[in-house]
Amino acid sequence: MLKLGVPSKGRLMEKTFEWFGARGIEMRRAGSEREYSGAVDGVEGVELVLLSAGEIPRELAAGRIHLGVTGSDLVREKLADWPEQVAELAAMGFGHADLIIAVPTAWIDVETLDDLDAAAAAFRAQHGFRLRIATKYHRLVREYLRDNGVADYQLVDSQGATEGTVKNLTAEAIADITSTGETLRANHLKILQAAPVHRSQAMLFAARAASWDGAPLIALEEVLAKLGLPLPQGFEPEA
Ligand SMILES: Nc1ncnc2c1ncn2[C@@H]1O[C@H](COP(=O)(O)OP(=O)(O)OP(=O)(O)O)[C@@H](O)[C@H]1O
Ligand SMILES: O=P(O)(O)OC[C@H]1O[C@H](OP(=O)(O)OP(=O)(O)O)[C@H](O)[C@@H]1O
Repeated sequence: MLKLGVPSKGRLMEKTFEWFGARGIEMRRAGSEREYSGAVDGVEGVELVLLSAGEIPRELAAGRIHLGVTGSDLVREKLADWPEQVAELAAMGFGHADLIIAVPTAWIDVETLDDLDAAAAAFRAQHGFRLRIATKYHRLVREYLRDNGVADYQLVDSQGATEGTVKNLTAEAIADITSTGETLRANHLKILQAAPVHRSQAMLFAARAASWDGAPLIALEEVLAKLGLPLPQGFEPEA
């Protein structure tokens, strides 16, 4: 069987079911709402595996699922060399969100990354420790700040409710996903005037490490035909 990993809850799950459904591939949960497996109608030989969106990158990298739907942000954050691990088959057009850096609205002289760098240096001189940026996107934020010449900061880990860390005095700034901006506004934070760290959306990925020989590859070809997509490079059957 070809194993297809999809998010197990929320909007991402619903939109994924709709997206495949609109293309002739119907997904349904097996048994109860709480059972994390499912069936697929419209193509042969595909098994549904419901997983946390955050775990799908790792499951793809390990080859435990053949295909997976998750945010492009999560794949880039969790897999250092992601293009070696997965192929991007399709951008799905939902789950849009920007990974951004935000500072307190009250910091009127901090608008750009250069301002942040200056504020970070001043912060360290004044407080004797580095300005703290709370995030769960350590890899992406570190690369972005390095590329943009911001040096005097430290990342502090925040796995949720990240916008609250500034009020709670565990960080001075944050890096998190935003779509409407409401959570930032409610927490008196403003986005720095700079390109986002990453523009994310839900994508369909294929695992390079999965075992594709035989039935899974035949199922993949059938899925791709329904989706109107070509076979990605590196997935051709062995001659
Ligand atoms: N407000 C938002 N609007 C749009 N997309 C969002 C928003 N928040 C998160 N996302 C996207 O949804 C995806 C899943 O995020 P989330 O952090 O909720 O997953 P998760 O924590 O792994 O889920 P789980 O709680 O099952 O572990 C990410 O790709 C993220 O970019
Ligand atoms: O710009 P907005 O529309 O306000 O959305 C942004 C919020 O959505 C996400 O949180 P989520 O609900 O996934 O919870 P978590 O980050 O606390 O896990 C994100 O982490 C922000 O907190």
